[in-house]
Amino acid sequence: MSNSSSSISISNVQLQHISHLTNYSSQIQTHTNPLAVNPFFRTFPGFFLTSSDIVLRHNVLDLSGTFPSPNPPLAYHRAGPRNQILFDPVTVRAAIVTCGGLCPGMNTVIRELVVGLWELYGVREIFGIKAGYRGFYSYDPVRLNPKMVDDWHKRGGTVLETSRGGFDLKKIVDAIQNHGFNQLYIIGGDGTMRGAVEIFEELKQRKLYISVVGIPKTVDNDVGIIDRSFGFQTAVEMAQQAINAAHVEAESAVNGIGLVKLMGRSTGHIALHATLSSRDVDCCLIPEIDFYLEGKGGLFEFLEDRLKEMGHAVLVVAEGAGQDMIPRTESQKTEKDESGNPVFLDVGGWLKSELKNWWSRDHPNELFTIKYIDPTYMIRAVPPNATDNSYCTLLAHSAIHGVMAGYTGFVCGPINGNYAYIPVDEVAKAKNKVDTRDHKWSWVRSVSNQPDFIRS
Ligand SMILES: Nc1ncnc2c1ncn2[C@@H]1O[C@H](COP(=O)(O)OP(=O)(O)OP(=O)(O)O)[C@@H](O)[C@H]1O
Ligand SMILES: O=P(O)(O)OC[C@H]1O[C@](O)(CO)[C@@H](O)[C@@H]1O
Ligand SMILES: [Mg+2]
Repeated sequence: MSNSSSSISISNVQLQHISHLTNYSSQIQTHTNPLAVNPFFRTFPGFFLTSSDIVLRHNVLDLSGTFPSPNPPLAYHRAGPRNQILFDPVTVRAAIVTCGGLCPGMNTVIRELVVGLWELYGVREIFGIKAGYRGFYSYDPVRLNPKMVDDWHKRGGTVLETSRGGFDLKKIVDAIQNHGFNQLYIIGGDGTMRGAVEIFEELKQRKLYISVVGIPKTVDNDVGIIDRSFGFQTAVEMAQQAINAAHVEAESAVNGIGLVKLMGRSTGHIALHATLSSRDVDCCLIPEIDFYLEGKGGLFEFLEDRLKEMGHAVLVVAEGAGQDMIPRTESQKTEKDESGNPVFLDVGGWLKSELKNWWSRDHPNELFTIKYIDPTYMIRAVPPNATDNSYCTLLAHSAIHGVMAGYTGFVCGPINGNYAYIPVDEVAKAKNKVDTRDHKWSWVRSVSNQPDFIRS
């Protein structure tokens, strides 16, 4: 919706370009969006968005000019239905694939893609690709319809199944071409988005009239630019249950320590948010912060003080934290999963044994209990909570509207609460790490009283 009275115009923002199928094809015939005549939609003025509807990347500014912000400000196209669409719904053959690890809400996204394509646009040829990227060339696509997916939003995991590895660009794109797919909905994390970039580039090379959208999924919340990934809130909520149990065990013992390991390969968002909301955590260890055990300012000294003061302590550790401190064999040093991600050793198990050794060395005659809880897969294998469920629906609808309008090579996601279309290569490169210099980290420090782990 354009607003002639606004003082900001397209010339004073840096609008991130989204590719459109008309850039690569001579096909330019458009169709009126069926939503315009759908009795369930009262298409008020401004209902349909245009290319001048934008979302600003940063909405916090320091008018004194001391806060670095891009000039002109970065902006993205706003997600939503367009009045004219490029795909005639009867010609659409859509494929949906889920890749990488599980995340609460994957089934909801699939469900809403199927129901949205079917009900909003009248698409009838919708297919699920089994078991991740390899499924394009290894299995027959599964035909999907609203009846089939009706209760999928209540189920954890992905009914389509997922996998790591198996990314063979030529085989994948050949299969896409052979199956006659012209819309690809790719649900996955950072690795999946890097794969989507390659698929998008290859489709352009081959001048194929196929639109690709990435729907960012990652329980670790490590995908950048977007506000947060779907399923993250659900995972944090589940993590609370483990922390509560660790707290109960710890406070019911003499010198009790409750230790919880949470997911977070290279980012500590789950551990951080679970710590912030729990109030029971004394120390939160994340990959973004180096820590040490012995000596002044170390973890042992901190825990010793906490046990003296409170009688118990709760530790939360993200799986990727402290990995360089854990002794490992030569083969463990280079071990990778099928997607090329490093395989981590169990930081929780290692920490538990280090803590036990420390206590029996320094306090041989005093009682001590450590209870280690590893809820790893429990926090991501559950169905999404209400907020994540609605979020998944909006993501699916945003993706469909963009694809039907002819956009391609993009990702949809919320930026400061508004849904936007972001170039997929930008998302594939952007890593969302915990910023240990910002206010949120100071908040953790104030909630937990943990040390800085800076050696004096
Ligand atoms: N650089 C890349 N180029 C092409 N494909 C990739 C690349 N990195 C990963 N992939 C493929 O993307 C898929 C998913 O990758 P990965 O297993 O790393 O999970 P992810 O998408 O990062 O999700 P998560 O980390 O949340 O589980 C795999 O099939 C993998 O082969
Ligand atoms: O055992 P899997 O399925 O490879 O998944 C484990 C990884 O997946 C994630 O959940 C998401 O990347 C990480 O937190 C974790 O390291
Ligand atoms: Mg990943």
